[in-house]
Amino acid sequence: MPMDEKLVRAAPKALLHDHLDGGLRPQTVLELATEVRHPLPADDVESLGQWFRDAADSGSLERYLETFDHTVAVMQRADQLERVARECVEDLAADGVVYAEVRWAPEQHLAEGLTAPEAIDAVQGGFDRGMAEAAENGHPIVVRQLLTAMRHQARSREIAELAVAYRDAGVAGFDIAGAEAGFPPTRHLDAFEYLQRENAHFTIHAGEAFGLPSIWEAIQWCGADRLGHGVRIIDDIALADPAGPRLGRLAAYVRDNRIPLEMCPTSNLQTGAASSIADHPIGPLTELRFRVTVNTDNRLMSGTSMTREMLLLGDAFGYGPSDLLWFTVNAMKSAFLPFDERLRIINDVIKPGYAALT
Ligand SMILES: O=c1[nH]cnc2c1ncn2[C@@H]1O[C@H](CO)[C@@H](O)[C@H]1O
Ligand SMILES: [Zn+2]
Repeated sequence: MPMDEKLVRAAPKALLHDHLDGGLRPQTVLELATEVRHPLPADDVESLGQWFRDAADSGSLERYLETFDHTVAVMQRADQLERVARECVEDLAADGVVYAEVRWAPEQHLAEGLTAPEAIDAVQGGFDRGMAEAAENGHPIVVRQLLTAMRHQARSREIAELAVAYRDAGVAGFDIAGAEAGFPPTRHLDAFEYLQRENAHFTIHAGEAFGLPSIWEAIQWCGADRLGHGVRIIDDIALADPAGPRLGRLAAYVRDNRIPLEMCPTSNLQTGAASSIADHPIGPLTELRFRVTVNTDNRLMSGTSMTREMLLLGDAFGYGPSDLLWFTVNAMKSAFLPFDERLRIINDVIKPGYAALT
């Protein structure tokens, strides 16, 4: 059954990989920047949205990341963080997302004097308000924070400690992000070992701009629960083998252990990690039954949404509602939420939601 936009939007969706500072509304960037006199590369909503999409469409992760200067600049005060967080929840709920983990790097939001705990509280305040409003509007959604440490900096242990301190106050886990080449995850081994000793959850951006060694380190040295992107795992699979696809040891380990892949198709086209949706490794990885999940990464820079990502995949690979349900249940099974809460969302929200569609 082909999928149209209305159906995909109405279908309950779960999102594990979305950056708070990559999902602002262009209008909000404009308003906040005017207020603090931050110079922007465009001065109306339309051209600013276009600028973000074009500038991020560079084929290089490093250049893609430069666009965040303009969003991070307007997220330095508690009221700004709270607004951006609340609007994020509103936008996700309107897109039919019922569960989301939204990540951001506290260390990037302290330039105007906020402490990291104040920044975390501000984001949580926005999420709480957003969730309450969404429930009132008949679109209930559960949103959790993931705290990110920047891989080129040296604050990962401190951020990991904050993730543990706030684990019962809205923070579900930890992540590292930023330019991948030259900054292997083992640079932050201390943070990951600490999290493991604390029985805490973490994901690592790996196998996006850099290949298999980064995925191998993330899993076998650092103990990542999930992989941010992980697209390059395809390099360990001989797809053209006459006897059928043949998995190398690392790919087999990832599949055997059901390690979740947080795939972000449009973002990967922009950073050059894949050349087209039809050529994106998500196709064969789904066919080989890896634990694939579909994500937005940065809704502003990619001009995207969960609905749009699912529709693009539907067009490229012929996926229908049953595939959408499979991606969604995969994401819920991989969420950093307690098991009973995951089960409740799958059984009480997702399954009935899909049953009502068809
Ligand atoms: O796809 C990505 N790969 C690596 N780093 C990223 C990606 N998207 C965003 N960020 C980085 O994560 C920070 C915290 O949210 C952002 O400021 C950006 O620098
Ligand atoms: Zn990301």
